[in-house]
Amino acid sequence: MHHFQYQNNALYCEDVPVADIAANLGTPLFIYSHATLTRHFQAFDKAFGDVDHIICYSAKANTNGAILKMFADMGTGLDVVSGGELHRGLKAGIPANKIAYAGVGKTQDEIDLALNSGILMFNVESFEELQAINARAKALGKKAPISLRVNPNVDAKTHPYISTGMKKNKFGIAKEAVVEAYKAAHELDSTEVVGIDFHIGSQITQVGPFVEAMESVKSLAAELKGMGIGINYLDVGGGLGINYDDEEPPEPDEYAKAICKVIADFPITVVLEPGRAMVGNAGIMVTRFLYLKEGATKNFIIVDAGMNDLIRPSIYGAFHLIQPVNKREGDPLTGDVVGPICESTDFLAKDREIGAVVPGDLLAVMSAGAYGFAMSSNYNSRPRACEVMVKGNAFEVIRQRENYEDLTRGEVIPTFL
Ligand SMILES: Cc1ncc(COP(=O)(O)O)c(C=O)c1O
Ligand SMILES: N[C@@H](CCCC[NH3+])C(=O)O
Repeated sequence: MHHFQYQNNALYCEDVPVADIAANLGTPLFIYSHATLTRHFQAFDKAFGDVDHIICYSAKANTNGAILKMFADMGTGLDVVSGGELHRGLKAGIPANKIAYAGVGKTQDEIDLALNSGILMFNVESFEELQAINARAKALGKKAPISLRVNPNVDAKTHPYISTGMKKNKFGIAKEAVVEAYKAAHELDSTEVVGIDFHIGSQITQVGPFVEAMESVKSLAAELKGMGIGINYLDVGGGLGINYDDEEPPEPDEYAKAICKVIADFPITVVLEPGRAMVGNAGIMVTRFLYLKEGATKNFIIVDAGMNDLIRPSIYGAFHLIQPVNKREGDPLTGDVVGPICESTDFLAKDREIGAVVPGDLLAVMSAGAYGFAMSSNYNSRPRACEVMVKGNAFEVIRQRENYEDLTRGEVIPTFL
């Protein structure tokens, strides 16, 4: 059951016509379905129902406080990569002891915040970071719970820019070096080894790479056990892909089965960090078709959302289905769907047929719930879009559209000027 669907040629989110929301709040606009978000959480939770598990939703995919609060109410933890995400998570009511903290460049202030909050674990990405965390824990009179992020050198078979588990990537500790790092961690007096972690990439559409990574960390866990280093948590990262176009990613069930099979004889709590799979298809971006510019070689379908609102097509060549919010009769239009930003990389689609549309029509950019608003910016001094949650026949603004005053907030003219 899809919560974005057409009824009499009008696109609905749950029971609300998308056009009604846009008429009220303007464009560009992000709309999320409460029912889809709930369903995605439940699918993961049920899929891993037979093993001890914690779903640490990956905040980076969508950090809106209302979404974090929804997940907190459902009992999720959080995967964070910055002090800012940690702050947002705590503010939304995620219990600190369900928060895992990854990232290669944790600063002293961030480490202190995490230690003082009492997080579940630091996912440590280098030997140097391990020393830094130990030093801060010692200074604060605490013991830092840590797991080491292993770089298993597995090809996630995804876009190279979002692949993280290969030797050439900056992430994690090479598997050849990780036993030494565990030994060091075990001997440090202000860290406590609690887990193993990996995250091999994002938008992964087959189970093979996950299984390969699992096999590798499982043998590591066994080796560590033999050395008297116990592991409570196995953090399998995120990365499960979604359907944008014609991909057929595994369902959470199939993913869970593949992962759990590897650890069937290994009593351990599985930590999951899904981001995209939780929110990606729970959101759309709505934009208005402003002008049709008939260029020398192609049409430019100029819309009021740009790469500052949704950057994925520009930086990964990512595909997002674009369709009319209200379907009309007529010949379909083909062209580049472009925004108002002064960059040639400012496009939402290239040479795309988007149905019968005329200037003034609304377009829905599908699957925009993950890495949409979260990666948006004020480039070209464009206020950031509004975000809305739909539940049944009701909708509510969960982040107001920025205004021009917001753009200069915090700016100061130095007194010496
Ligand atoms: C450490 C870590 N965990 C989880 C995620 C979430 O990934 P995804 O949105 O692909 O599930 C990411 C992003 O790729 C990540 O870097
Ligand atoms: N931001 C990327 C995914 C990277 C995930 C973060 N490690 C995307 O939009 O697909």
